Amino acid sequence: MIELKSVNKKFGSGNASITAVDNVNLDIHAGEIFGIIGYSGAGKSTLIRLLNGLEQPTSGSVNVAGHEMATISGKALREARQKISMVFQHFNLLWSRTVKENIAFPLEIAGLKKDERDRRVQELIDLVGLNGRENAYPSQLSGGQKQRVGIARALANDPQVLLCDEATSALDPETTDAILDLLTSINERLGLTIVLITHEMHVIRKICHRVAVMEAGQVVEIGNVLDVFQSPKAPITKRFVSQVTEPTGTEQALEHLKSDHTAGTLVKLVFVGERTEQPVLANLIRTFGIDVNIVQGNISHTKGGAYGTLLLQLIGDATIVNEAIDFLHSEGVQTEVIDHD
Ligand SMILES: Nc1ncnc2c1ncn2[C@@H]1O[C@H](COP(=O)(O)OP(=O)(O)OP(=O)(O)O)[C@@H](O)[C@H]1O
Repeated sequence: MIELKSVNKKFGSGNASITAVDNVNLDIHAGEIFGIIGYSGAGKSTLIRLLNGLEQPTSGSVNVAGHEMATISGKALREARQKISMVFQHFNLLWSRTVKENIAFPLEIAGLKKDERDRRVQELIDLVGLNGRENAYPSQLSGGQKQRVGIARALANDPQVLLCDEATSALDPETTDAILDLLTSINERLGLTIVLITHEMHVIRKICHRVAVMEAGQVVEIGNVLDVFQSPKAPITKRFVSQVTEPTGTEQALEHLKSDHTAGTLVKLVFVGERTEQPVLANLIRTFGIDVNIVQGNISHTKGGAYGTLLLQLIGDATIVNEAIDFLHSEGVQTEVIDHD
């Protein structure tokens, strides 16, 4: 659905030039929710603007739904853009128009007759759950309701691709989750391809199938969300993953744990997907006869399944503890020794 080949985007020239997007290759499939995560300045906004033709690449090719965005202009670009819609962080609504009139706006531009427009607006209001708020003005709406209008307006002309630019960054956590649920249900019901950019791993974890991590204009890591959670490779990816998998202050907590749990061996287990750690732990205790204390644990749910970590204190004869750790490895549980007594 979307194919980027060796895409570069530079701003300015000579010594003052900035490479905002640096040799990016991406293949985004039809019907998937694809997340692009990075810190401020990583090049996410520039990349998304290349996807809807608001920026032209310095070199490389950007193909979206069969349109070569790097080379088209005028009428062809306007037509292509009707199939590539965008949802914005700050909603970008028309403040003098009601909910209904905001959603009708792109339909007016597309030249739909009034009765067709009214019918389509009603469908969209039902789809995004704004019934009863049709005649309200944006200033009378909550942030979540404003974003629902933004999403309805973006869907008005039946796009093939929906681009979301930090669509939930201005919302509180509960409203964020409600909007992410709405995007998931739209993806499932309409089969729409969604590309979203964010700096929050929570957003990636909750709704994306795959993720690309950007740093200094480059895609430094790409993969299925669950795989990336399970074994992040780039240091920046590890930082993003720890945003959601490790409770705040984990580093300090670990230091405390090391000094508090002087007896035994502290190990961190990582478990993924449907396989739960429970039978493995029960077996471990039964087979090796060692004491196992659960020190800390958490679990995250991604679109591809569950992912969790468990911190255990193993107490017993050192040789047997080592055998127990080997057993965990042999059972396919990722195990890391944090501290020995
Ligand atoms: N029009 C422009 N002219 C000059 N430099 C630009 C322009 N747009 C972006 N840049 C620069 O390109 C780099 C990438 O910016 P970009 O906005 O794409 O990053 P981002 O990851 O979206 O960050 P943010 O979330 O802060 O917008 C930055 O160094 C930025 O200053």
